[in-house]
Amino acid sequence: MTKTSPPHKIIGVAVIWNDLGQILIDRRLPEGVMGGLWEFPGGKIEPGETVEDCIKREIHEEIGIEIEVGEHLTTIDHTYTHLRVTLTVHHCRHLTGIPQPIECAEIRWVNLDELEQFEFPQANFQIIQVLRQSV
Ligand SMILES: Nc1nc2c([nH]c(=O)n2[C@H]2C[C@H](O)[C@@H](COP(=O)(O)OP(=O)(O)OP(=O)(O)O)O2)c(=O)[nH]1
Ligand SMILES: [Mg+2]
Repeated sequence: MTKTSPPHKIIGVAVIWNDLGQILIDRRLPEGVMGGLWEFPGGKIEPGETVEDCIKREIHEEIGIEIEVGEHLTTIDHTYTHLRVTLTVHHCRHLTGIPQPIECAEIRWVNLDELEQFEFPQANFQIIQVLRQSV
C-alpha cells in the first residue's frame, strides 16, 4: 500500500512594518481551513512568480496597500494533519494605502510584544520566535 502525502502549499508571507514599529496581522475568515485564526498576510506563489512578486501581489489583493519587500526572515516547513505548508517569510515595509480587510475578517497593527495575545496557526510559533530574535 502506498501512503499518499497531504497537499503541499508554497506560500509567500509578509511581516509588514509601519513607521511606528508595528506589524500588520490579519484574521482569517471564520469559515474554512484555520478559520478565525490570525496570520501574517500572504498567499500561494503562482507559477513563474518570485516570492517577492507573490508577496507584493497578495498584499495588494488582500489588504489593498503597497509595500516594499525586504530581507528574507525565515522559511518554515510545517505539516498540519491534512496539509503541508512551506512559508517563505520576508520583512516588508508599508509604503502607501490604508489597510482594508478585502479577503480577511479583520486587520490590526500590533507591537511585537502583543503578538502572544492573538491565536495563530501552529507554524507561526516558529515564525514569531525567529522574528523576536531578528529585532
Ligand atoms: N498567509 C499565511 N498563511 C499561513 C500562515 N501560517 C500558516 O500556517 N498559513 C497557512 C494557512 C493556509 O493553509 C496557507 C496559506 O494559503 P492561502 O491563504 O493561499 O490558502 P487558503 O487557506 O486561504 O485557501 P485557498 O486560497 O487555497 O482557498 O498557509 C501565515 O502566517 N500567513
Ligand atoms: Mg491567503
